[in-house]
Amino acid sequence: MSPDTTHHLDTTVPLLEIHEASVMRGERLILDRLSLRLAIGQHTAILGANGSGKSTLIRLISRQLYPLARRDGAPVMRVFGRDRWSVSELRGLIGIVSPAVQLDYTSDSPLEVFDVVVSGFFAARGLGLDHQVTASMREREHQALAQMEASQLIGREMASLSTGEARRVLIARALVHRPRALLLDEPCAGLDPASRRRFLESLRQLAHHGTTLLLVTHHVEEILPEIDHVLLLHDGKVLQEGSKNRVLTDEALTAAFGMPMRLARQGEYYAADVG
Ligand SMILES: Nc1ncnc2c1ncn2[C@@H]1O[C@H](COP(=O)(O)OP(=O)(O)OP(=O)(O)O)[C@@H](O)[C@H]1O
Repeated sequence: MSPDTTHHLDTTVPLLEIHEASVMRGERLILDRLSLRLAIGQHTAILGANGSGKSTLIRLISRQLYPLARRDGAPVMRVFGRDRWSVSELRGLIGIVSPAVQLDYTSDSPLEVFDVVVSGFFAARGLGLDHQVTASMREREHQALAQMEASQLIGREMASLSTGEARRVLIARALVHRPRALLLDEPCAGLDPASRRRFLESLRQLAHHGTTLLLVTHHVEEILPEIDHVLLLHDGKVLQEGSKNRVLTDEALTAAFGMPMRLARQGEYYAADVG
């Protein structure tokens, strides 16, 4: 995206505002009048069981799916108060990293880490002959990789990386734009408990340095101390929303996951068990 676009952002309005979004997939209503308001710096977790509509919500935000038009004609989604953005402008404002993106980068054709990250500037999967990489792009890329503690991976092929390493690289790719927000879908999928904690600590650093985090997950364990706002999604609807101390209870998790759940505090984090 061009620097001009971010220049004219109205940062007094919410970074993301979804107002009564209903989304159909096939014949089914998958999101049912879902509303969400995300202010700058309001780190948020969207927690829900399999099939609750999380991926559909992400696809709505990334404009891969469209909501039903509202009767009153009002826009369903606004980013910084505006409803009309090109997909590439949006990508520069809200970086998205999901398992689907990761699969795309780690399977088949060989791609080298540095090329993958810098290609973020061109919204391309890798570098092409027509991509002019400038010195400032390279500098920004080094910063983004350092932010994700992934500088040592330069030179490696994506397909050779562990799940956690590849995810760090893809977040660095999203960070080259200095997005205002990062939307992370199942950020810890495939990570062992120690890698998960190290990875979450890197995300905490991003949160401290001005990136608003929106985490979409099944796991309360991934709710970082910096995240205070939690939205529980159930069957395409918001079951509860508010500060985590209020929303995260045995009763609410039991309702969200459809099975008795017990919640425990673990220092600044949470854990949950069935039973
Ligand atoms: N193309 C489709 N046609 C019909 N139903 C669909 C389609 N895609 C998804 N669904 C249904 O929509 C519901 C929500 O799916 P979605 O993938 O958004 O959930 P999710 O919360 O991301 O689940 P998971 O955690 O398992 O990835 C599910 O019941 C799913 O079967």
